[in-house]
Amino acid sequence: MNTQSLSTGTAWAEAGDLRALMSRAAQIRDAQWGRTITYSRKAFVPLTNMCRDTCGYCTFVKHPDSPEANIMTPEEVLATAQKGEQEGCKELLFSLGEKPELRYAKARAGLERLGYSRLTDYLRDMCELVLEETTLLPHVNAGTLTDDEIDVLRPVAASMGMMLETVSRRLTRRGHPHFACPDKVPVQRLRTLERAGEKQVPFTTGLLIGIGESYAERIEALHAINAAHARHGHIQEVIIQNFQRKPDIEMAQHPEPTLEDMLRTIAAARIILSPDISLQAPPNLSARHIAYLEAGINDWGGISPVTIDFINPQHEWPEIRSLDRSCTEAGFELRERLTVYPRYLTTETDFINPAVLRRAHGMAGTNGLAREQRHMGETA
Ligand SMILES: O=c1nc2n(C[C@H](O)[C@H](O)[C@H](O)CO)c3cc(O)ccc3cc-2c(=O)[nH]1
Ligand SMILES: C[C@H]1O[C@@H](n2cnc3c(N)ncnc32)[C@H](O)[C@@H]1O
Ligand code: MET
Ligand code: SF4
Repeated sequence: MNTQSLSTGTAWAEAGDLRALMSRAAQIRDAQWGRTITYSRKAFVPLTNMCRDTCGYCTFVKHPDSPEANIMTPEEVLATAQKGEQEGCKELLFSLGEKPELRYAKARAGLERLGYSRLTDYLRDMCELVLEETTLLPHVNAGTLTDDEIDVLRPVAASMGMMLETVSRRLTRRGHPHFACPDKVPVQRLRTLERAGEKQVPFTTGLLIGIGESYAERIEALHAINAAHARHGHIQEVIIQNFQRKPDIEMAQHPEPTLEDMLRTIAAARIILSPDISLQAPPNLSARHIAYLEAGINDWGGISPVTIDFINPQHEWPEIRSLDRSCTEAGFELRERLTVYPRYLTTETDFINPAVLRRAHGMAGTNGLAREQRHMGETA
């Protein structure tokens, strides 16, 4: 079977020989990305855990009446950013709940105390604060965004992201994880993906695996991402993330996806997606993550020496040194990257604003990233 026929049907990916699929995917990865596996040294800022959505898999979200509901103050944001800076981080990841002010009076009151009526405006100013007071590059993961919200954030964010999660409308029905989650309606997610492309924002997206979607729906989602990238060229990376079961979520009884499920989906993603899209899977959500390398990933995403994974807090980051060792043992070289990928770091496209570009180039020049960033720029 050639690549063309591999990427059109779905039966091959669901039932075909897993080893053959993985080896085809690894070949594509090797040709485009070589044997270098990247990660971004980041600090994580959960700006607020209040959210108008209530995804069945999420432990991050807290109801405004909960004592744990929170909006971080500028001082707290800065303290985390400075700690990250001291530990050599180059990315500041903002990950947060979506539009809580549209649903909860307490969220509105909390924002008002900080001097804002809209969370996105506060997020914008916190990105600016990080740019002004530290050397870090902000990456914004704030879910669905309107045209206006992208315009507001674009000048202060090096890159942005939003997991597509799934294209399954079935999962928005009662009894399913996206029931009554306005920001998880697939058409809204797809619109954000499209808008980010129209506005030329280097963008991260991905699939959440094992929340009740079918294999065919995963393939459909990968094709949708790839089609948006074909129109706009903005998808810098796709994350294949495995659902984690926790006792305190609606999906406490839902099975986690198996390793084989992950390997099959990662390999299918590598075969379907344009080779220049980086393929990422997290190292902290499976003890057997090294196996992902054989299925075609080239990136581990953000790893933090200073903050926990607030979305999956029970899963510790691997030590960068021990991840380095296991990559080497598997025949790969671990390298640090910036939040924004090399091919967007040029004035020849409209992808990045000059202030962020200067800072990114400064980083590449001062910390030994320059050679591989340039090298990756050539091959990407
Ligand atoms: O620590 C995490 N980082 C997450 N990240 C961060 C990501 O690993 C890096 O920030 C990007 O690779 C940019 O360097 C996300 C970023 C997005 O744009 C969209 C979704 C995610 C999801 C996670 C996540 O669950 N945990
Ligand atoms: C930031 C991203 O974190 C992912 N996310 C949210 N909850 C979980 C979970 N229980 N397991 C794995 N990933 C999760 C979603 O895909 C979201 O978009
Ligand atoms: N709320 C956003 C989303 O689901 C980002 C963080 S999820 C914990 O996409
Ligand atoms: S996954 Fe994101 S959108 Fe869903 S409830 Fe959690 S914070 Fe809100």
